[in-house]
Parts: sequence; C-alpha cells; structure tokens
Amino acid sequence: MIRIGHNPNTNMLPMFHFLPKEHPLLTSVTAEPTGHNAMLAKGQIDMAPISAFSYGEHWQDYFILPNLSVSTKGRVGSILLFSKVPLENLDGLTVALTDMSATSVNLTKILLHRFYGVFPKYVTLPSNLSDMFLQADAALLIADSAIRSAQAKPDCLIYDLGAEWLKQTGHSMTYAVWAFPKKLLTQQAEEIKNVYHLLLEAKSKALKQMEDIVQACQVMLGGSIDFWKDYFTQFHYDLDPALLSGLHKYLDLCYEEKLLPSRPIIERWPEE
Ligand SMILES: C=C(O[C@@H]1C=C(C(=O)O)C=C[C@H]1O)C(=O)O
Repeated sequence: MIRIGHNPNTNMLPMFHFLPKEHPLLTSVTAEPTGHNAMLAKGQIDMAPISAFSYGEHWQDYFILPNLSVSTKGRVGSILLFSKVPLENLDGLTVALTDMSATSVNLTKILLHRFYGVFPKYVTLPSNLSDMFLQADAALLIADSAIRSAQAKPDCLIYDLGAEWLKQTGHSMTYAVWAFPKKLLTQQAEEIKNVYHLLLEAKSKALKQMEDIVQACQVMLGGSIDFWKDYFTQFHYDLDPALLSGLHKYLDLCYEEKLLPSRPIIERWPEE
C-alpha cells in the first residue's frame, strides 16, 4: 500500500480527477503543498506532488517520478504576487508569503532579489489577501486562493510569477514534482511502479477529457468555461527535457541565492 498526497486545488485536477482516492494499491492524504512537503520528509506519506523547492531540499533522499510535474512555459494564472506598488519599489517594504507554498515563495525571492534588486521584509501568513494587505505591501498567493482573489478584482497590481520567470530567464517553470524517498525502493519498488502507472493513466485520461476537468473547476470555483479552458492551456503535467532544464535553472538559482544549502542533482526513477 502506497500512501500518496492528494492536492485539492484545481491546478492538480488533471492528476487527481480520474485517480481513485482509495484503491487496493493506494490510500491518499489531502493537504496543501507545504503539508505534503512536511509529511513526505517525516515519512508520514510515501509519495506526493511536492513543491519543486522541497525536492531541492531533499534531493539526496528522494527520487522524482519521470514524466510528471506541474509546470508552465510562461504565465500560470495561479501563482500571483498582488502588490500595492510596482515590484521595483518593494525594497525595504513588507511582502506577505502564503504558508501553502515552498516553490513560489522562493521564486518570489529569486525574482525580487536577483532580477529586480529589491530586498523586502517577509512575513508568512495564511492565504487571505485582505488580511495580508493589513500587514504587508505585497502578498503572494498560489492555487485556488490566488484564482479566487484575482476573480474579486482587487485594487492593486497583479504579477504572474510564471510570466515573470519566463521574461527574466527564458525558461519554463516547474512548481511541483512527484517524489518519493529512495529508501522505499528496498521494500516497495514494485508497488511504487504500479502506483506510478496509475498516475500516468489518470493523467492521460484527464488530458483526453479536459471538458470534464473544466466542468469540475467551474463547480468548485465558478468562472466561465472559457476562463478554465484558458487556464489549462498554460499547464504541462509531463517533465520533458525542456521542462527539466527550467527545473534545473530554478534549483540552481535557489542554490546561488543561498535559499538551498546544496546544488541539487535531479535523479528520476524508474529510468526511462
Ligand atoms: C501552479 C501551482 O503550483 C503549485 C505550487 C506549489 C508551490 O508553490 O510550492 C506546489 C505545488 C503546485 O501544485 C499553483 O498552486 O497554482
């Protein structure tokens, strides 16, 4: 039995909509990305779509599952920095960071420090834009809370960090990878492989039936069918060589900006 992390946000529906929540091979635990990052590190789950940054913290201990990720080439629509002032004016001001994210939190720091040359103060807060704005001049939200907050058309600037990353580096951005601890291979290699195949099947079914996914999103968050169709045109759920080089770039810059203690070497299992 493999215990997997289930992420309930719309960006993950193409992975989870057709994946059984309970199955003879797997059981699942629902949480936001930071919850899964911590649970995987503590051995409370066996496999999850964790933050790419969390993979960077544990790369010596984890393998990545090939052909799976949550990535975009450019705009993402749900990794949004809401700001009262232009980004270049954030030096010395306060930026509130959602407590749900590890990748986007560090993406924000890379973009602000390295590319905009500004060094704000940071506070980590629950994902509520009006509360964040009480304490901060800008606020990072991800996933459905970012979409909901943007739908409410707040009176501020909104920066899409997938678009900013592409503009600054020319690379795609990978937000999540599916990872599991290497040590599970001694006992559970066959089970991991079988669950990996269930994941590939669930994804491939969803990508062929995006109308179902779009409809499910509309039920969850409202918005028009066209909005959701457009949202999903940005996403890639595989991890081809071009996406991998974006992931490398992100992890390298995390290391160079001293956000990670070592420079990760990406290892995938099973070998393709
Ligand atoms: C695209 C998204 O990617 C998510 C962002 C994550 C992070 O910032 O750590 C983790 C998992 C991804 O599913 C999103 O939530 O909107």
